[in-house]
Formats: sequence, structure tokens, C-alpha cells
Amino acid sequence: MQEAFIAVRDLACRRGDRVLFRGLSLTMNAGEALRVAGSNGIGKSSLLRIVAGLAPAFDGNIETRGAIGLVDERPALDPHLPLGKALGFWQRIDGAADNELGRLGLAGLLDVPVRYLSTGQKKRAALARLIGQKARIWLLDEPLNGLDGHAMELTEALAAEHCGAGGIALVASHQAFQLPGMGTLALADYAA
Ligand SMILES: Nc1ncnc2c1ncn2[C@@H]1O[C@H](COP(=O)(O)OP(=O)(O)OP(=O)(O)O)[C@@H](O)[C@H]1O
Repeated sequence: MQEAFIAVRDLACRRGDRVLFRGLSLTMNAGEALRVAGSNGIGKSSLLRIVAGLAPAFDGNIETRGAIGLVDERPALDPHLPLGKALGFWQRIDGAADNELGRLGLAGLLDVPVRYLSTGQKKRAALARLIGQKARIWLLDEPLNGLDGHAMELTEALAAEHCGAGGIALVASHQAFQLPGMGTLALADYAA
């Protein structure tokens, strides 16, 4: 099984003219989960994007081992395709895998164009793709936004199963995320 590891060392993040945080270090090993907490605009999404390699660090460095799957408010699913075909695109790349469609309440929606899915359905569709991706590192940006109570619990359960199987979950959320043994990193502690 592919190893999972994240090391963030003395990280600083700058957006535009402003340094948002500095001096941030953390290490995550297989099976660990961490919630990044903080108010709007403090830099939670920016941190996840830097860890994903989608944005540059202003200072410090990041080391990751294991494939990374990022879920944010923009599902990487073609809005014009029916959900089944949009997920099928990724299945051809990721390899066939159980996307947990039934569990995610998506089995009856495969003929619906992605753009017509509700906010919560889109979020669940993004989770289906993430599960199919089989990435060892999950970066979840506000994963509970727009979800009803049942879907929130399901998302937390899926993340717990992912960590139980040796994955890593780094979760940016301004609201509580229930996951056994999950630590919390208050980004305000590193505000520049
Ligand atoms: N490309 C950019 N150029 C300039 N400023 C940016 C850029 N991207 C983000 N910002 C700013 O950086 C700050 C941090 O944004 P970020 O999305 O990381 O915050 P967040 O903690 O995830 O917020 P929220 O809880 O609202 O999702 C915000 O003030 C935002 O306006």
C-alpha cells in the first residue's frame, strides 16, 4: 500500500500583498486526521492549496508522500455531462472502483446533468469521485457546507474509514468535524 505522509515546515503564506500566516509546521502520518480551524479569510483554503501543490509557499517547504485528492467547492466534474458519464470520465483515469454511489444517495441521479444537481448533491458527487481516486491524502475544504445532517454524518464516516485504512485527512472547516482522534490546528495562532 502506498505510504501517506505530510510534513509542513515553517510555512508562510502570502496572498496578494498580505502575508496571511507564517511559522506553520505540522506532520501527519498514516491514519491521522487534522482539522484546520479559523475564521473566514484567515487562509484555510490557501493552506490546503499549498499542500496540494496548487499554490506556492511564500516561505518554508512541504513534503508529501502519497497521491493527493482535493475536494473544494468546485467539483471536478463536467457540468454539462450526466453525473454517470462525468464520473465515468474519472473512472477511466483512476481505474474502476466502488464510488459508494448508493451510500452517497447518488445511484438514482446518474442521468442528471451535473449542473442541475443541488448543492449537497454536487458535494456528494465530488466525494464519490474522491473515493474513486483512491488517493492516500484527502484534503477537504469545508466538506460539510451545504450538506444535510445525514450527509454530514456520512462525510465524517467516510473520512474516518479513509483514516482507518491508513489514509490522511486534512480538513479545513469553520465548523466541527467529528472524527475519532482528530486534532485541531487553529490557524489564528500563526497569523502574521
Ligand atoms: N489570488 C489571491 N490574490 C489575493 N488575495 C487572495 C488570493 N486568494 C485568496 N486571497 C485572499 O486570501 C485570504 C485567505 O483566503 P482563503 O480562501 O485561504 O481563506 P479561508 O480561511 O479558507 O476563508 P473561508 O473560511 O471564507 O473559506 C482572503 O482574504 C482572500 O481574499
